[in-house]
Amino acid sequence: MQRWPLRQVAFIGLGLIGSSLARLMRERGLVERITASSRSQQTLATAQQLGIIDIGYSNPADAVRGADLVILAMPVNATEAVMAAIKPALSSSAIVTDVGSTKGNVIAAAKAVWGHVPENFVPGHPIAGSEQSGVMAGRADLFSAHKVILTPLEHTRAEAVALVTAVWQAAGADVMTMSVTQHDAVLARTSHLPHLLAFSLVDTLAQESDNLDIFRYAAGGFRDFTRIAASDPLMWHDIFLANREAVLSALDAFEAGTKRLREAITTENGDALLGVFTRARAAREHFTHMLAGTAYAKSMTQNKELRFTVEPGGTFTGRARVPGDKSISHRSIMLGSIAEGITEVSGFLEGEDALATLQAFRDMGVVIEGPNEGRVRVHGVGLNGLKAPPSTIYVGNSGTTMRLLSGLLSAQAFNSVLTGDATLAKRPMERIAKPLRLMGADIQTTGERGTPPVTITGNTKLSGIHYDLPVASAQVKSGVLLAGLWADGTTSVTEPAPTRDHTERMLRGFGYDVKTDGATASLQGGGSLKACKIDVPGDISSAAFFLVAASIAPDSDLVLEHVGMNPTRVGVINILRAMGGNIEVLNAREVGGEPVADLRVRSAELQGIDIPEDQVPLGIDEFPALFIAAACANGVTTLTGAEELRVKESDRIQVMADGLLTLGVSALPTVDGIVITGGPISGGEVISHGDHRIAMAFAVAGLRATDTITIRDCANVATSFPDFIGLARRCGLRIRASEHDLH
Ligand SMILES: O=C(O)C1=C[C@@H](OP(=O)(O)O)[C@@H](O)[C@H](O)C1
Ligand SMILES: C=C(OP(=O)(O)O)C(=O)O
Repeated sequence: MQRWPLRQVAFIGLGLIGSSLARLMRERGLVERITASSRSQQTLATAQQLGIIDIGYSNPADAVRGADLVILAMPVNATEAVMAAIKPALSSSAIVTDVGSTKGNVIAAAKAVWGHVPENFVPGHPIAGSEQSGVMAGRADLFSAHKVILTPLEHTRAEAVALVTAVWQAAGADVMTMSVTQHDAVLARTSHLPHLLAFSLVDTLAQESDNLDIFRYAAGGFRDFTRIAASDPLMWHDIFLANREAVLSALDAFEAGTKRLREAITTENGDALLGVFTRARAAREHFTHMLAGTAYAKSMTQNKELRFTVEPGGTFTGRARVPGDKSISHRSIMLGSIAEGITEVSGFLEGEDALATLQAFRDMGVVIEGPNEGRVRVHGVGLNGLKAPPSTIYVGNSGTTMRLLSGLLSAQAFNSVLTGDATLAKRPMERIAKPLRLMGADIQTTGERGTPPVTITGNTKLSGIHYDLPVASAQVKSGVLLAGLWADGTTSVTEPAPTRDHTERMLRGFGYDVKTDGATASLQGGGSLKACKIDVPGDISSAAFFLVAASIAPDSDLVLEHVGMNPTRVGVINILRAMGGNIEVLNAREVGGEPVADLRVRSAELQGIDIPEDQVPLGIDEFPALFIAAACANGVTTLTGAEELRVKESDRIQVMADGLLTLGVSALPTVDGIVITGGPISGGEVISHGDHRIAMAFAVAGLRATDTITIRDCANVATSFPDFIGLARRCGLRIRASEHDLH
C-alpha cells in the first residue's frame, strides 16, 4: 500500500493534464508540497493563485530539486530538452513519469540523455485529454473512470511502477500496462488518426469558397465528428511527428477503406455500402463486450453484477407476447447468409445469443440490415460466398452458435477460431468436433475436456457420413447437417430421441431437400438455398417461465400469444398438463413451416409426477422452470434421464438443487436428474451462476414465496429474454433489477 502524503511532487508543465493531476493530488492530500515549472510566468502565477502549486520556477531543474516524484506534463517534443535540464538536479531516489501521448519517442529521448532508460522512469499516458487546454481548464476529476496506460520496460523498478500506479488509481483511473510499441500502434488508430481526420475535414471545408454556408448549416454530424479539431495544434503537431510510422500505417488502412467506399458509390454498389455501415455500427457495441469477455447485454457494465429482487406473492394475469424463438432466430441468420438472395426475417429475437450469431456472419462479410423491432434483412452470399473473419469469432454465451458454426466453418475455405464467455468456455465441444472429424474436418478443441476455443483449419474437403448421435442433441445434429451442405455425397444423422427439428424444417423452407425417415435426417451436399421470408414465433422456452408462473400463482389467468408449438419443443406443456396444469391451446395455426398457437393458462393445483423420460429432449431447456412448478406441487416429482442438464450454461441440476434448498424446498440431485418434494418456499438469496434460465426460474418462484428472494448474477437473462423484467412485471411479478459493484 502506498503511504501518503508524498513530501514533494514536481510538475513540469501545467497544462490540462498536469494541472488536473496537481489539483487532484492537492485536494486528496496526497502530497505536502507541489513545485512546478512552466515556460509561462502567467501560468505559474495562476496556478499559485488557485492554490494548485506551492512554488513555480521557469527552470525545470529548480522545480525537481528535492522531489520524490517528477511528472513530465509538457508537450512531447520538449521531452529530451527537459530531461537534459533536470538530469543534474534529480535526487537519486526520485521517480519520474510522463504523460505523453506517444511513448517510443519518450523512450528515445531518455536514452539520448542518460544513455539508457533510467530504472526509476515509468513512461505513462492518461487517456483523458479533451479539446480544452491550459491551466484553467484543469479539473481534479478529469481522470476518474478513464484509462491510464503505463509502458514500463523490463528493468523499470517495481516500486516506481507501484507509486505511479497508486497516484493514478487515487485519481480514479483504471491503470493498465502494455509495451511501448503496442501503445503507439493502438493510439495511432484510436486517437491520432481520428484527430488527423477531424483537422483535415475542417480545413478542407474551410478552404471551399462557400465555406460560410457550410459552417452555418453544419448540424450534428459535422459538429460531432470535428469536435476534436479544436484541440491544441502544437501538441498535435508534436504527436504526429513523434508517432510517424504508426500513424502512417493507420492512415494507409483508412485510405484503403475510403477507397472501397468511393468505389462502391461510383459503381452504385449498395450492398457494399450497407455492408460497411451495418458492420461498423455493430462493431462499436461488439468490441466493448468482447473486451469485457461478457455477452452483449447493454446493462452488463464491466465490474457490475445484475441482481433481481422479487417480493413475495401476487397473481399472474393478462396477455403477453414473449420474444422470438432463439433456436429459429439463430438459424434464420445462418441459412439466410448462405442462401442466394435477400432473406427477410420478422420476430427475430434481439437477445444476446442471436445477436452473437448475427455478428459472426457480419464478421464473415455478410450484409445484414437490422435488427429493427424484430425485422432483419440478410443479404445472402450463397454457399461459397462467406469470407474469412478478420479475427477470432466471439459468440458470447451461446452454445448453439458455437456448435452450429463449428459445422458450417469446417467446410469453408478459410481458417477460423471460435471463442466465448467464461460460461461457454466450460462447455463440451468434442461432441460436435468428433463427427466433423469423421467427415474430414480439421477441427481442434482445447484442453483435456475438449472445451472452447475451437480452432478450425479450412480448405479441407468433407465427405458425407452417417452418424449415430450418442446424445440427443439438436445442436450436434444441426452442426453435422450444416457441414453436410458442402460435403460430397449424403450426410445423415440418427438421433436416440427426437430433438428440435428447426434446421431440417428451415432448410426445406429455403428449398433444400432434407429427408426425414424415422429418427434419421439426411441431405445431399452441393445444392443451393433460395432466400425466403421467415416469421419467427414466440419462444416456448421463454413462455415456459410464464406458463409456470400463471400455474403456481393463485387467481391467475394469462394468454400468451403466438407461441411456437413445434412438436419437438412442447415437453413443457405435456409435463405441466401431466402435473394437473390448466393450459388451453387456442388458434393453432402454421406460420412459415412452424406450428404456432396462443396459450391460455390458469392457476392449478399441481401434483408431483415421475416425468416421462421421452419428454426430456422435448423440454430440455424448460427444466429450471419446471423444477419451480415441482416445488409448488403436492408430493414428489422425479426427473431421470436428464444428465444433459449438467452441461448447459450451468450444471442446471446442481445449481437448481442448491437454490431450492436455500429456499427451504427439499431437492435431491441425482446423477441424471432430481427428486423434488413440493412444500412452502421461503425467501433467501440464490445464485444463478450466470445462467439465464436459472435466474428466471427463481424469479418466478417469488409468486409463491413467503419472503423476498434475491437472485445473483442475472445479466445473462438478456441472452434469451431481453425484457423479461418488463414483461413479468406487467403480468404481476413483483420484481426489480439493480446493479451492484463486484468485489
Ligand atoms: O439446437 C438448438 O437450437 C438448441 C438445442 C439444445 O441444445 P442441445 O443440442 O445441446 O441439447 C438446447 O438446449 C439449446 O438451447 C438450443
Ligand atoms: C442451453 C441453452 O442455450 P445454448 O446451448 O445455445 O447456450 C439455453 O438457452 O438454455
